[in-house]
Amino acid sequence: MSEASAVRESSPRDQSPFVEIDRARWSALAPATPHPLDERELVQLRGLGDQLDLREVEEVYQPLSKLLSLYAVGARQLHTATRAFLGDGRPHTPFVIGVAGSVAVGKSTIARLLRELLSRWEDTPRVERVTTDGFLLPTAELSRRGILHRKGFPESYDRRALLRFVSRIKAGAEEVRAPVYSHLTYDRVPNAEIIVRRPDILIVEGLNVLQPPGPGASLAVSDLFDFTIYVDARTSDIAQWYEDRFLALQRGAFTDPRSYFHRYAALDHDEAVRKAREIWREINEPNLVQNILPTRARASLVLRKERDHAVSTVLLRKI
Ligand SMILES: Nc1ncnc2c1ncn2[C@@H]1O[C@H](COP(=O)(O)OP(=O)(O)O)[C@@H](O)[C@H]1O
Ligand SMILES: CC(C)(COP(=O)(O)O)[C@@H](O)C(=O)NCCC(=O)O
Repeated sequence: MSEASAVRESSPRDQSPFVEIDRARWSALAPATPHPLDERELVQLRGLGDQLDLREVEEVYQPLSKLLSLYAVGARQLHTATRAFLGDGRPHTPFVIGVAGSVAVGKSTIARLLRELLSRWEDTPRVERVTTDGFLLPTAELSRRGILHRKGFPESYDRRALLRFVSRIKAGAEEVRAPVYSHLTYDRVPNAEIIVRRPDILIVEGLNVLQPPGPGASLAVSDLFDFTIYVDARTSDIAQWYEDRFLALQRGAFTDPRSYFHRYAALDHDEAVRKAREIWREINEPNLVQNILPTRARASLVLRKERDHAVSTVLLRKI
């Protein structure tokens, strides 16, 4: 194997669609992607994820943002060549990246970080991020359908509206609107929307973005993405992260009387741990096992995290 290569050579018997790049080899790419962040900006990024390790940013996410930027620029060049060939005058559409994985695996942290990093590469300055929670059916509708306890499962989303949203982005619409979800009220925010105006890159983050088409549908959002990332970790580690985050929220956001979970604010430590484990066991773990994990092999890239959130392996689809 060549010293310069980050990629493990596949054996002739290797049937995997992915090349596997271990942490040491991946982080060896970092010096070749000098970060466009200064020290102060790098420290500010820490605000994005409570304990986000700056070494992790430099060694893992910086090279990843460069790779994504390469794909986005490559797609744009392909579009330009195709346009010249067809004599089509329309401009290229945003490069759309999907970020999938379990509740509490770190999707939001990674998506926010990638947004910051990608926007600093000169070819992709305009990067927007949307989360699919805005497309959850309103709480009243979930109750009416008797599926309030299945929040986050594929059927709890307005999948048609999400598909329409991404379709319009990929059709090159000037302005596309998405609904907004509040974790405080645990419901869609009335009269609020996000407006997306033809960014260079759009990151769409959500539990189910890699799902194949549902019953009776011929297309899913995953068919419209240009690149997809699956954030992967051991289920027992994710359960622990969920519990830790629940306890942090219990001491913070749940104390707000407007919070849907305000009733949990008064629980003592042991009761809160029991509650977090119950929600994990009854909602989020079954959703991970039944719906989310089976979509992992559909991703363009898989980030495998260890207990301390450090990425140990990157799997990249062979090209
Ligand atoms: N790379 C990371 N380093 C350290 N902590 C992280 C990292 N990614 C996520 N976390 C923590 O793990 C928890 C879950 O992350 P979050 O991004 O909220 O997950 P999701 O959006 O998948 O539900 C949060 O408490 C977050 O601060
Ligand atoms: C809002 C979510 C469904 C995540 O939505 P996403 O943005 O991934 O579409 C999830 O964070 C959630 O609230 N799940 C319900 C069970 C729980 O409270 O953990």
